[in-house]
Amino acid sequence: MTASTLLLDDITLTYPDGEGRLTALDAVSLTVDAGTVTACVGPSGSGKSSLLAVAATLVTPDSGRVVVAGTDTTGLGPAEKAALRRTRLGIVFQQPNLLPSLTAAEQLQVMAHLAGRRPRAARDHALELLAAVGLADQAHRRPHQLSGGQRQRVNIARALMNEPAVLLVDEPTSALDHERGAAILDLLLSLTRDRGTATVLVTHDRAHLERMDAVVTMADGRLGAARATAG
Ligand SMILES: Nc1ncnc2c1ncn2[C@@H]1O[C@H](COP(=O)(O)OP(=O)(O)OP(=O)(O)O)[C@@H](O)[C@H]1O
Repeated sequence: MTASTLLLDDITLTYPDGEGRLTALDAVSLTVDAGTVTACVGPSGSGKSSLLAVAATLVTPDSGRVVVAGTDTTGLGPAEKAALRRTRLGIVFQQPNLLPSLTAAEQLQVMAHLAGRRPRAARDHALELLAAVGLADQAHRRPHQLSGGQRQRVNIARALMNEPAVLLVDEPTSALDHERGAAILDLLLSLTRDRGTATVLVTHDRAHLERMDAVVTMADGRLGAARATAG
């Protein structure tokens, strides 16, 4: 068994930059245990999105290892990584990217369909998850009939549809006011505890960080000042 559900081990990532290379992630190591939330904060351009993209196996680092739920992704090909993303990783992007013509329940059912699950079970699971994010009576609504906060809840529920081991969340509160942002963070904490995901939350927002299990700070591609907040 693995001690940590998400392990980033000595990750370096560079991008082409004129004639040289820009180091976006510089020897970054991070472990996140099941059922805990690690918040990653840092200024614009410090490497937070790069960290999430590497953890999501969407970007391959120059060096270092990404281990997701015990699977070392280093040698995996594109199809294997895509399969891992479908089954073990939940990704919540900043923009919900919901499909305009589908109801909230259908947004979730699509994920199950892509993973080859049976429609009836998928519908029940979608309704259960929508209830868990506080949208039990909004399941039939389409995105334009939902508020920004409700759309973000659908986005989170959708990421949980295939019961991921690792949940990666990018700036979930950026489009929301303080109160709604706090409610989304509460929701992410309770879902993480209930479903046992290893959750990484990238945010500019330093409010409410004291409730997270750990806080790490990115600066110029380096991860520093890790602070465990839970006993
Ligand atoms: N595809 C790319 N090609 C070249 N450089 C990139 C690319 N993506 C990001 N960068 C650079 O890498 C560095 C880290 O960017 P990244 O997007 O990870 O930062 P961030 O902390 O997420 O910023 P923000 O909070 O503004 O989203 C920045 O200097 C950025 O300009």
